[in-house]
Order: sequence, then C-alpha cells, then structure tokens
Amino acid sequence: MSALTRSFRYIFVPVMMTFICIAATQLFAYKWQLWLPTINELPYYLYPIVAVLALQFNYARLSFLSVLLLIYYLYEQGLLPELTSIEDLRDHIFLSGTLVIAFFSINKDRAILSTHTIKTFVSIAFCVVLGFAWLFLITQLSAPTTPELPPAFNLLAAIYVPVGVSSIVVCIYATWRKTAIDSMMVVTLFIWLFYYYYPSELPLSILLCMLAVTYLCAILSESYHLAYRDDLTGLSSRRALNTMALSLNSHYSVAMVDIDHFKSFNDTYGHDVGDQVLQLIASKLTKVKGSGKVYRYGGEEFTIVFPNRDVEFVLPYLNELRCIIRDYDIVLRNEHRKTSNKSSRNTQEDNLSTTVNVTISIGVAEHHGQLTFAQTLKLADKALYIAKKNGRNRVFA
Ligand SMILES: Nc1nc2c(ncn2[C@@H]2O[C@H](COP(=O)(O)OP(=O)(O)OP(=O)(O)O)[C@@H](O)[C@H]2O)c(=O)[nH]1
Repeated sequence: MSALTRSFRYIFVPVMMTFICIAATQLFAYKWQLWLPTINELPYYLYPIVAVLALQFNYARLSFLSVLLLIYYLYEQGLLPELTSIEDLRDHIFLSGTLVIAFFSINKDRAILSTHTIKTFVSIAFCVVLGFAWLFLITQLSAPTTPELPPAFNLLAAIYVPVGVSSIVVCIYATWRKTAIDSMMVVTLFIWLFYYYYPSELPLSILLCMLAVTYLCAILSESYHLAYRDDLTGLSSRRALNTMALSLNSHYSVAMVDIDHFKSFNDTYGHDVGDQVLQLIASKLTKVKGSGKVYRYGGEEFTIVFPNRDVEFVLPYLNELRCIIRDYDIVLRNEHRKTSNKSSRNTQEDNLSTTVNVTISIGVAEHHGQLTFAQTLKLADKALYIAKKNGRNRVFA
C-alpha cells in the first residue's frame, strides 16, 4: 500500500467521516436539542466504558485518552475544584491537550501494569508543563514592556507552530502504523481543534459522545481484525474461512496450497527468512484469478476458495500461480551487510546476495452431492498429498 493510499485510508477517510458527522449533527440540531440534558450526562458513562474496554483489548492509549477527556469534561462542567477560571486557561489547556495527543500518537500501546505506565504519566505531565511554559514564554516575550515580537508572530509562535508540528506528527504516525487505533489519534486531534476554534458550534458533550462512539468502533474493528486476520501474512485466517464456509452455496471449488520442503528452507535460512517468504507467497497467492479468495489455513498451508467455479475452470489459474511462484527469484540479502560498517561494505563478499526459489504444491477439489465444506476440504487435502507424492511443484485435482 503506497503512502498516499495509506494516508487516504487512515487520515482522510476518518477525518471526512468525522466532519460529515459534525455537519449532520449541526443540520439536525432540532432533533437533539430536546435531548441535550440527557446527552450532557452521556460522557460520564461512555468514557469509563471505553476506558475499560480499551484496557481489556490492550489499547492502553485509548484508555488513557478516555480518562483524560473525562477529566476535562468534569472540569468544564465545573465538577472539579476550579483553581483558575477555565476561560483564562483555555489556550493553555488546548495547547497541552494537543501535545498530549501528539505524544499518544508516537507512543505505543503497552500493558497498563508496567513501568511504561509511570513513563506515560511523566510524559503527560511533561506535555502539560511544556504547553503552559511555551505560552508563558511567548506571552513574556511579547509583553508591552518588552515588545520583542510583533503581535502576528506572537500568535503564530504561541499556537499555530506547536499545533502545526503536532498535527504533522500525528498524521505521519497514523500513515506509518496503519491501524484504526492510530487513526483515532487523528480523529481526536480533529475534534479537539474543532472545539477550540468553533466552541459555540456544538456542545462539548455531543463532540465527546461522537468521539467515544468512534473509539468503540475502532476497538471493535481492530478486535475483528485480530480474530479474523492472520497477523504474519495479513490474509484472512482459518476462523474467517470457517465463517465464510457457512455462506457458500453448493457450487464451489477449494484448493489447498502447501510450500514444498519448507522445513528445510527454515533450517537453512532461519525462521525469520521463512516468515518473509510466507509473506511473499501470501502476497502472490492473493493475485489469483478466477475470483478465488485466499486464507491462511495454518503453518505453510493456504486455502483458496472459488465460489461458483468448477475444477476445470480454476485449474489453469492455479497452474499459473504455481508457475509465478516457481519462477520468482527471492533475493536474500547478506545478513553480514546489515551489521558491517559503511567502509567495509564494498568487499565483493558483502555485496553478494543469494537468490532462492521456492515451489508450491496444490490439491484441488470441487464440492458435489451432500459433501460438507470440511469434507470437500479433506478431498483437496488428499489431492495435495498426491501432488506431493508425485514429486511436488504440481497441481492435482
Ligand atoms: N518461518 C515459519 N515457518 C513456519 C511457520 N509455520 C510453520 N512453519 C514451518 O513449516 C514447516 C513445515 O514442515 P513440514 O510440515 O515438515 O513440511 P515441508 O518441510 O514443507 O515438506 P513438504 O510439505 O512435504 O514439502 C515446519 O518446519 C514449520 O516450522 C511460520 O509461521 N513461519
């Protein structure tokens, strides 16, 4: 996935959807105005739920953010002791909050009961102090008695520069990490900015409810991926295969794919290289034609399901796939090269890279009669066994 596609998917789409939700909420204000007293209560219930759920699924960052947003909401509602008027601290809280969101976008989700939690608390405190110190410094520099900075520069330096830098950091990390949780950092920042710049457009409670629901959706979508996606290859998992099997009609073909001599490949080049080859084979398999959907069955075995296709139809596509993988030269870089320093890299030995090829065997079967999906899969597995027995690197139906 290119950086452009990633930024579209993990930044542009979530921000646009949030924007549309905000616009729709404004448009239908007459519908929720009556419910506002109830809506004002909702963040008190939603955020503890999100915090606990996020913790349960090991998304500590969402948990922390939920607690911080709840504290801010309590403060804004006057339910916490007010040291200074919230209006006087508006800029300070906004800037500190922006820095905290940027910090969470860089940070990783860690176990809550670990030393990282202490580091997280220290970092949050540091962001708050930094926000306050930054504004204090700029205010001092532009004070009427010492007008060292022009007013326009003052505003730019006080708010726009740190907020701009934080936004860039949040977007870079969301594009790089490609998870729904990191997209949530972008959405949080967007809503935070919206509330600061347009405080009277929508009540804070509505914005916070919107954000809490988005957090819940992100937790659900990430958990769905954990359950139905294979971590290493990114393919749908065996659980997804079994779920999909329930929706198949009586006309389909199934192929079982197995990498040949993968054990000796692992033994020769190491498990890490083996993992990379599995990822590569998986990406090649996804290019199968004939409407085949690829699943990682387990280990070095994959399953391809062709709904509404018979064996004669899929055989040429499977053969094509086998040939593509057989002919693909996998370049293994010299491991020594990574650790050697620049000056010693130009020796001939260091520049050598090994090229290896792997082959796959495929067994394919077609559903017929009263066979269940598991039985059809077993037939494909038997065909795979025969393909292996007959010398591997072949397709057997
Ligand atoms: N690197 C890596 N290896 C894996 C993974 N899952 C399974 N394997 C390895 O795949 C190998 C499978 O070996 P076997 O079942 O003996 O089959 P094979 O060596 O491919 O031989 P044939 O199937 O008969 O051609 C084992 O060595 C497993 O450790 C994985 O996720 N990563």
